[in-house]
Amino acid sequence: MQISPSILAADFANLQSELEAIATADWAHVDVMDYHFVPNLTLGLPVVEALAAVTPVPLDCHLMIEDPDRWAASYAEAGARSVTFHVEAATDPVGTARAIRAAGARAAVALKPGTEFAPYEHLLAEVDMVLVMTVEPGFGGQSFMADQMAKVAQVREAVRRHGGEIWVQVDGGVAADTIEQCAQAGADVFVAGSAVYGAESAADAVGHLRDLARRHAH
Ligand SMILES: O=C(CO)[C@@H](O)[C@H](O)COP(=O)(O)O
Ligand SMILES: [Fe+2]
Repeated sequence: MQISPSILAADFANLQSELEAIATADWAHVDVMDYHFVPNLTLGLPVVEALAAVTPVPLDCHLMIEDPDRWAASYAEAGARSVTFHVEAATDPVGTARAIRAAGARAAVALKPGTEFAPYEHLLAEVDMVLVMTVEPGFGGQSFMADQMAKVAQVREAVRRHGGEIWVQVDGGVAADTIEQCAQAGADVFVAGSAVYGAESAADAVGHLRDLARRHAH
């Protein structure tokens, strides 16, 4: 059960100290948006490289960009330890996952809420994690979509059949009142932005979310 706080909800003027505030987390989730795949713009390679040099926890990069086939491996080279790209944007997901791994990072694929998992099940042979989005990608602070739990369970079951250590991540609206159903459905990596950085103590929020997830492990 791993917690990956999203720095999208952090103070962008103080990212180094915001990363230090979540030093007890398992990952730091970095949302990369390009104004094309999603209607928002955040940060790119130079910032990821700078964060990788100072972060106390490994970077979990979530690419919400067009043409990830071209860019994904560069995020691994920039220092991200996990790189997730959207299947909706990739034309060669197998090649892209292999390039990420060849650059030394874990590779993962993400599915938007409207995207079925079945057509992509074969990708389990190429990835270390599947991200099931529980909001429409683009912004933090949105409402959790409980209807995605069926997909989480479906991915978990496919991973069980496939074998190996493939993680199932959820991202969007994950908080103390929604994390239990995610854990019960089979998720084991939990992204939380507002629930961590909006709390009085980010470290306490990380610990609390981890406890809740552990108690409701699949
Ligand atoms: O990828 C995204 C949004 O597109 C997320 O990583 C959000 O940053 C999560 O924020 P909260 O919903 O937890 O506030
Ligand atoms: Fe994300």
